[in-house]
Amino acid sequence: MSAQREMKEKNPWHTPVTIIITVIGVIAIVALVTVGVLQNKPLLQKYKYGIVLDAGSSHTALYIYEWPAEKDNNTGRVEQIHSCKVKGPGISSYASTPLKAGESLRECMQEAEQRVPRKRHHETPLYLGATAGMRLLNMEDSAASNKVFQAVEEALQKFPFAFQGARILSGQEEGAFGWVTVNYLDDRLKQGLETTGALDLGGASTQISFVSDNYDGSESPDNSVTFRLYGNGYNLYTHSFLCYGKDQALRMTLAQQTLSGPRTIQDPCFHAGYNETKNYSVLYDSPCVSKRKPQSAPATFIHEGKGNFQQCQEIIKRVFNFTDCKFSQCSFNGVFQPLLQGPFGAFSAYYFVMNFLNLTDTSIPLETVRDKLSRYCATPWHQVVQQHPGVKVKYLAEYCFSGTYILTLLTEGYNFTSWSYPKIKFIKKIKGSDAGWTLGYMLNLTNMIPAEAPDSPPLPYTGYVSIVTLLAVTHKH
Ligand SMILES: Nc1ncnc2c1ncn2[C@@H]1O[C@H](COP(=O)(O)OP(=O)(O)O)[C@@H](O)[C@H]1O
Ligand SMILES: [Ca+2]
Repeated sequence: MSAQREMKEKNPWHTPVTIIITVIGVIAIVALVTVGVLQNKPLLQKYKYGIVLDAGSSHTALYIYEWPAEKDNNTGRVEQIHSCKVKGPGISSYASTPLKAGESLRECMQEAEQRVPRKRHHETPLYLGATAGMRLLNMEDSAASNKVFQAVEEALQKFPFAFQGARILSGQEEGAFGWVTVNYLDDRLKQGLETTGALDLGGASTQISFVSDNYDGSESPDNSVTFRLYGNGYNLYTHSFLCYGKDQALRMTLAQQTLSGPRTIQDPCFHAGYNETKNYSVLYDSPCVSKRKPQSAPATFIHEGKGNFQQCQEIIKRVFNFTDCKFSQCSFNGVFQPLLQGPFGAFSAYYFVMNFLNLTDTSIPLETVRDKLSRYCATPWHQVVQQHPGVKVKYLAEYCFSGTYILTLLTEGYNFTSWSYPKIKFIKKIKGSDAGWTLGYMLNLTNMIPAEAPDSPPLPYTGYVSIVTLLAVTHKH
């Protein structure tokens, strides 16, 4: 007993000095943890942002992307949080009033200012990429296209974001970034899974991009893009057909029917009862058709529909050239295409049109799809208008043509068969983000997809704090 008491009396815990040291120690730990948290200030501002404007031939759309600030290099973490459709036509339509192209973007840009937290504005990259509409304007009148870009850049610089410039994407870039977007959102890149091909249908051009195992890119270097992403190498086949977007394809199909400059044409791709007076000069005002303008034509022609799918498909086929091919195999117009492979995602106008026609389900046999479209095309125009009161008449008039064009492009152009057609999925969004080139473009320009696989996942926030605490405690003892 006495020995025990002696020990208790000598216990150093009971001296005032050790109490003070302990108190100081505790304060030191608290201070260390606080400093640790405060020095990781970005952790409190959890997200970063990026903005891309897609200046398409028919319209411009703005997309805002968001990702966790600490995980820039992690796949599948960038998400679209907002999109805004710019009112009015695409920027290439403002060739004669360039300032208005800039002004048209203001409303969506103001929305972006509201959506991105103010503290992040100055570090948020802002890109504008223009596609086939501006490619065509640039071919036709490069001075006008430069003025449009100048006006658009001046307008965008007025906003507080980190503006990174406005430019025309090449067809390869448009195709390749669409493919990156689809595969990034599907989480296929990081995991090294089989990739999905991308089919993009615009108004003025259309893109096809896919990986074909038995193709190394050597037969047609213009059509190949190589990537190293997360430690995996990809050899992508891609091609963009200028003038084969659905609006320009319609022009080419109409041009073909008006070569002799007639007063009236009976168009199988439009519904019976459809009857509109159109301007020859407007129809031929595009590099896709300008060379074919009839020598002597009246100012206008009457565009009448007769609603015949078979005949429509016949005249659409004539805008494709299937004869000249200097490669082992071609899609059309002498363009090389390797053997189709893998699943495909078809987006943009592919989706809008097939969704309107209730034909997004590709498990429906191709023959049945043709029958359904044939019946739709045969529906009289007044009935079509009655059945779809909410749909824009311009779009409504063109769905028979557009649907027929899509089937012709896929089967005759790219060589999809009844066997491979079910491998196509008509999609608008993947996990909340729109399918299209914009996300892939931003991921590339911000270096957000590393060439090599990341070594190990970064420590989560709570893990970091507990390690700081642990270090502080062990240090004291
Ligand atoms: N609801 C819709 N129904 C039918 N077509 C649509 C709809 N919304 C957009 N589109 C069409 O989608 C196409 C989009 O092309 P766009 O991206 O502007 O051109 P490009 O990619 O060739 O520069 C246009 O043909 C446009 O008319
Ligand atoms: Ca587009």
